[in-house]
Amino acid sequence: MIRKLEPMSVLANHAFSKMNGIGNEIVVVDLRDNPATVTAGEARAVASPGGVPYDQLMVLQPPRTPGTEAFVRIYNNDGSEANACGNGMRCVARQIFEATDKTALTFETRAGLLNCWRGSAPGLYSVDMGSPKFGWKDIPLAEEFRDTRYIELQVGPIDAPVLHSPSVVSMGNPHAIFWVDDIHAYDLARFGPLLENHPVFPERANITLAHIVDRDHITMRTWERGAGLTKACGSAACATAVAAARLKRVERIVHMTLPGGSLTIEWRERDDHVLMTGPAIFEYEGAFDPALFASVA
Ligand SMILES: N[C@H](CCC[C@H](N)C(=O)O)C(=O)O
Repeated sequence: MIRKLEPMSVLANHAFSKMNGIGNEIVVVDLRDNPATVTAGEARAVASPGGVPYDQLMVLQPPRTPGTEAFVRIYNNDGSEANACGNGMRCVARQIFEATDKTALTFETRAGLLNCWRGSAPGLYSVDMGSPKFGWKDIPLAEEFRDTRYIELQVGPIDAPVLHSPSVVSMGNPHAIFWVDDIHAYDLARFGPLLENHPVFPERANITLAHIVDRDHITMRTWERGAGLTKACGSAACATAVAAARLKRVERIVHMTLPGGSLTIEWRERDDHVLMTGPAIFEYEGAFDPALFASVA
């Protein structure tokens, strides 16, 4: 009898850490000693029932650039890859800080090099998320918008739109922010997927509802591209703080309240970089059940 040998996933029996960044569900896998790439199918299998449900899977790969700890691949739970994940980077940073005596770390992602350091108080971690981009081609948008502080986009009846005129920003990934008085007054689970997949966003977009409380404080919630409603999205918090500062409605250091907790965002004047500070929580560790990957290509 000829037995067909199924290719074994690199993740089968591999260790993982389940963590969260203010409720953003993060799984961290350390593949720094293995050049194998996790496929979209494997990433979806991890997120499946019986697996380890997550919003983002952070996979540490061997470093590509001298001086960096790892090249980090970021998967959404639909298997798509994201260039940036603020909450996930704090979790990755915490994991490496705890295993070493380093006080600052540099990681590489598809959005470039990111520096991380321990925050100003125990349990807090900071990530330099780089510079925001506002050009329509950088976000990207499907057509030219000269001013991305507000773009023409709406959902609902044409003469009485439910949501309209978002600000758009790239924080390495595309974000649209709708300014509202009450972030809970809208069915984001219904409007999120429509807006995420709107033709104006050729690479889809993360969709945020934000309320500016005062010049130092914003409340927000996000429908994430590739992951749906989450308790927190760090890059969306950066995008929202920057978009509000660009409208001159907040200061350059803003306190952000998300459903899962709080972040402090600073849009630094001297180099245009966006710094995000918040906690990273370790929940448990385990090893992936090989059965999860039995029928995955
Ligand atoms: N939760 C993440 C964002 C993931 C981004 C992802 N949904 C995408 O752009 O595809 C964060 O803390 O920044």
